[in-house]
This record gives sequence, structure tokens and C-alpha cells, in this order.
Amino acid sequence: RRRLPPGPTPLPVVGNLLDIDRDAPHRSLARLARRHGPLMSVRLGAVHAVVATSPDAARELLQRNNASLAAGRGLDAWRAMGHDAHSVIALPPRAKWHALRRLAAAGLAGPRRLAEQRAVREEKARDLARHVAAKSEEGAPVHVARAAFAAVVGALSQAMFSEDMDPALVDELTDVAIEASVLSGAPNVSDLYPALAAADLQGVRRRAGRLVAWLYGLIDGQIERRRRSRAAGEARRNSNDLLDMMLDMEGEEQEEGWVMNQDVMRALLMELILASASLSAATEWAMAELLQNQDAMKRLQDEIATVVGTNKQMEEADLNRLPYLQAVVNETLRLHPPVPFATGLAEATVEVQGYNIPKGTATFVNIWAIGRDGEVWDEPEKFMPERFLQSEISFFGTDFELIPFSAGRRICPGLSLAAKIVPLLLGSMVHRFQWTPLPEDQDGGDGIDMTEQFGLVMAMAVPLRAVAKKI
Ligand code: HEM
Repeated sequence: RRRLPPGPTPLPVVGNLLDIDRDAPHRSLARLARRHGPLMSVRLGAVHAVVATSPDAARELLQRNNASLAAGRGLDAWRAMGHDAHSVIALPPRAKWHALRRLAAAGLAGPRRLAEQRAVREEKARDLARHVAAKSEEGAPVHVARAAFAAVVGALSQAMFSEDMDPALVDELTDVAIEASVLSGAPNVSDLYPALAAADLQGVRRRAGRLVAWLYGLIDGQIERRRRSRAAGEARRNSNDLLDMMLDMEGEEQEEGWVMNQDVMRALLMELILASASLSAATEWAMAELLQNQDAMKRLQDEIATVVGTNKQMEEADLNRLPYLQAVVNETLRLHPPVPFATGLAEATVEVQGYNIPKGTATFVNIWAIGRDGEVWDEPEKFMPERFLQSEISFFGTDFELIPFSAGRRICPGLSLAAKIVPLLLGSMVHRFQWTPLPEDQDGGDGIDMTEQFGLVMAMAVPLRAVAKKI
């Protein structure tokens, strides 16, 4: 261990697992890092891991040594139904991974596609505002993450399939997405002791298989419908959507010999749909903070009322003129990054800050802890969007004190989409509505329960419900 980064002494068999709270590993690892340093070794069962907990250490892992540390995460749950063989999240950073990321950009989140899909996102934001207005008239609470997820899935479904998803399916999809996130985020013996993985002792892979099968079924239905309409010679509805792009490549051998087929199509589409749950989680955390910080809420509403007016729906073109809204989003992603860790795997031994990170080490950047680092941020636990008004710091992967989308070659491919849709949805919800948290959900009147539900996407453990009133 002499040349490894310092860390807590591991016990036989369990390593440091007893020091790590399974429901909040980001918090436990942040606490350990305060004692052992920003580049820390830990043993997670049989797996050696290194955790970065400062902007400098994050830069070392995600930028300077990224060529050697960017292998994908082979979570066992991801192996359900052979999904990992086509998974952007799990693939090593080579030709197939590049091609799938390129497809995600061309079909969803690249600059050209984003421009083409602007009207769709605005329509979904209008639908969301209409949903809030309807609830407001009924006097019923809005389930914030569910409502935002429906808007997000609507936008994604249009970009992928050029049509809306059946609302009943969207509801079920929301539950499946939550379950899949929690399941693959929970500690799994198969990941901690890879030698035992084949046995799937906790049944995580089996349970993940059920969810993946449901999601694949949903996507297969879309693919089959499209095959029929193409065979019938029907015109393409929306220039080229992501499904058409993939069907056009079907059967063709790609660089390094992989072939586009239905397995690849459904794996990519599923992953993009699941990943977008982070958009609704971000919106939910922002609303929870605004509900508890009425000054910030008021300032935001005033800004939108002044820039957009009170009779008009917000549009994406307004975003550039809404610096406080942008600051609220930044501050939310600092305090509540929906994906708390950036992960990697060492494909070669590298030296970092004078320590060795041996080949095979799992790497974690604790994004959550960096956002709350007292060395970097004044009053780090406080929600203060103003801190971003005079600051040049952004989340695009170059300022390592704020990396909610990670950085380096595995930076989130959905970043540009998130940067547009989160402020649009949030702005559309607060513009023209006054919000109050639902009294029944307020645990003894102590305010909103901000406990996190750890998972691949970290959402609120007690989903936020709030009552809106039209202004
Ligand atoms: C606020 C919203 C989002 C946040 C905070 C976020 C954050 C992240 C982070 C931190 C990672 C790196 C994870 C790791 O290293 O283990 C990541 C990866 C990824 N994200 Fe996002 N994400 C968001 C939205 C999206 C959206 C909308 C999509 C696609 C529709 C998406 C697709 C992906 C994919 C496919 C990866 C894996 C990339 C790779 O390994 O090469 N994300 N995201």
C-alpha cells in the first residue's frame, strides 16, 4: 500500500465497507476524505478504489490522466439481458462507444439537433405549465418530478421517434426509471466481489433483467411500428429522427467490426431515456430549494416577469436574458448533483500527485462533495444563487469546482440538452404560479424533507409535492 493514496485501513474481506453508509455513500466518502485527503484509497469489498474529493484531484482523474482512467463501469446490474455489450455507460472508450455517443449527439443533444428540436421542448414546457394550471384549478398538488419527467420524456420521444408516448406508458415508465435507478445504485455483492458475480447472490441482475425487459419491450414496439411504416413507403415524419438514423445503419459493419442491429438500438434508446430522469431530478431539487428560500423564489419570478412579461409563455430565446434563473440552476446542481459520482476504471497504472493508481482500480470523483467543499465555496451548505451572478464558473467541464456533468472524455453527452431544458421547465413552472409545499408532507412542520434517495440518479427520497396558485 506504500505508494497508493492514503486511506482508511481495510479490514479483511469487507475492506472499508463498514465505514460507508449504503444509503448515502457520497456522504460517507466525503467524511472519510476529510480525514485521509482529497485523493484517497478505499477497499470496497474485494475492489480497490480511489476517490477524488477536490477540484485538483478531480482534474487529475478526469482530465490529465483520463486516457488511462476512462474505461466504463461494468456494474453487474448492467449485464442483465446482455445490455452492457451495447451500453454507452459500460463500454470501454473505443470505436463502438464513440459511435453511440455520436448517435446520441446527432439524434438528441448535438447543436444541430438541439436547434431543430427547440419548438418541441417549448411545447413540452407549455404542456407542463398547462398541467400545473389544471392542478391549480382543482386545488390539487403537483408531483413535481413526475410532471417534469413527463415533459422530458415527451421531448425525448419526439427526438427519438417523432411522436409522443402514450400517457399511461409514461406513468409506468416513471416508476420503472425510479426502480432501475435505485436498483443499479445500491451496493451489490456481485460488484464488490467480482469472483462471486456469476451467482447473482442478491438477485440484482435478475431484478434488473425484469426492468430492462419491460423497457426493451416498450422500445421494440416503436421499432416494429417504424419498420412497418418504412416498408409501406410512408414519408419520414421529422427529417431524420434517432430511430431512422439507426435503422439506416442496420446490418452495416462498423469500425472495429460491430454491427448495428435491434439490440444496439434498444440499448441506446433505453439508456438515453433512463439518463433523462436526471433532468426531472434537477428540476425537483431546484423547486425544493426555491420553496424553502422564498427570497430567491421571488427574485426569480420577478426576473422572469420583467424579461418575459406576464402574458407570454417563456421561450428558450429568453434564457440568455435570465441570469438569475441560470444562477438558480447552477446552485441547484452544485448542492444536489443528480449524478453524485463520476466513475472510471484504470486501464493502465498511472501516477497521480505522487501516488500510484494501479491498473484495475475503480475511480470515483465525488461530485457531490466537491460542490460542498468549504475550501472552494463560501457557506457551502447554503442555497445562494447570487454566488453565480458575478462568477465565470460554469458546469461545462472546465471548472472543476462545479462538475455536475463530469468532465473529460466521458463527460455527460446530455449536457447541452440539460442546459436548455432544465431552466426552461423550471422557469415555466414558477412563472405565473405561486407555490407552497403540501402541508401533509411537512414532517412536523420542519420544512421540506431533503433526504436523498441514492441511486444512479439521486432524486428526493420523499418526492416533492406542492400546490400551485395562478398569479
Ligand atoms: C441534469 C441532468 C444530467 C446530469 C446532472 C448528468 C450527469 C452525468 C454524469 C455526472 C455523468 C458521468 C457518470 C459517470 O462518470 O459515471 C453522465 C454520463 C452520462 N449521461 Fe448524463 N446527466 C444529465 C442528463 C443526461 C441526459 C439528458 C442524457 C441523455 C439523454 C444523459 C446521458 C448520459 C450518458 C449516456 C452518460 C454516459 C456517458 C459515457 O459514459 O460516455 N445525461 N451524466
